[in-house]
Amino acid sequence: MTREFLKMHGLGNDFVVIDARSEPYRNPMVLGGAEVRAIAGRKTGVGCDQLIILESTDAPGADAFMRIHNADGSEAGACGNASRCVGWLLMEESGRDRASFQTAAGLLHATRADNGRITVDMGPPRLDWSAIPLAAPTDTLRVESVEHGGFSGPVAVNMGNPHAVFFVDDAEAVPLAEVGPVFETHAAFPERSNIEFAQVLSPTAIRMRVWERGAGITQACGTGACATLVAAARRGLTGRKADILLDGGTLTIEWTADDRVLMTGPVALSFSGRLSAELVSAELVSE
Ligand SMILES: N[C@H](CCC[C@H](N)C(=O)O)C(=O)O
Repeated sequence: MTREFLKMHGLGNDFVVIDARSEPYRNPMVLGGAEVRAIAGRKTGVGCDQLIILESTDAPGADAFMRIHNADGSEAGACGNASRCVGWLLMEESGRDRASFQTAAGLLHATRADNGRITVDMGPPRLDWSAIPLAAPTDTLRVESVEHGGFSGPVAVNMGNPHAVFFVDDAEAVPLAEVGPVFETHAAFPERSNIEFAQVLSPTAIRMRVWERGAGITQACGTGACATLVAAARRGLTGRKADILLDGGTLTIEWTADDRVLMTGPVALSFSGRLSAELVSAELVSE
């Protein structure tokens, strides 16, 4: 059985999107994530940071359920860049200027912004240690127990998924490929964590690089940009609205007075295609 997909990205954070609303897609976790890893493979698969599966839902007000799998096969509760892509797809489909969809982290609302950009209300940040989650009661404004390679004391924020934001003087100088995996799997994070290194450029601009849980270095991370703004505002380093300058481009993040985090940025549809039966056959995915 073959399967259609769309290849999309948000600032180079790229996705394979499968619309399973009318034809359910076998749950990738049936194969322990091996099917996801096959699809995400940059050599023998389509290649992506995350696989996104749109499922039908009876959740009130939701046009779909968005399921998120990282390239390593793990499932995630939120994906900001993919949320903009899904919001755009649903709005293109309906002809409306807004769309709502359910995720593991709750109901998200997307609207059209200027210059073809999309805004998604990513909901409130979760700031308590148990909501990140962390392994022990800790002040999430500075998690002292997390240190390696001269970096320590990140701010922990959950945006539907866990983030640890380190503030540094020079983001370009961070040996991300070396320290990223160490922090992703640090014992302080029982569900692992996405890792951000942020350099505050001004009260309204932050340069940020990211090591994503389950995907490694990506060109951009929407929830990571949200977490970075919240962390900077909590530390008093910026206001509650700033541009986050990522490798792939800029996202505008606002933490509103009523505790919602709004993320605005571009979306892109690269191509469509069909997954071959071989790509997800037992032989290829068995490991
Ligand atoms: N790696 C993340 C999921 C994708 C997040 C990112 N692509 C975004 O745009 O928010 C996690 O395991 O929580």
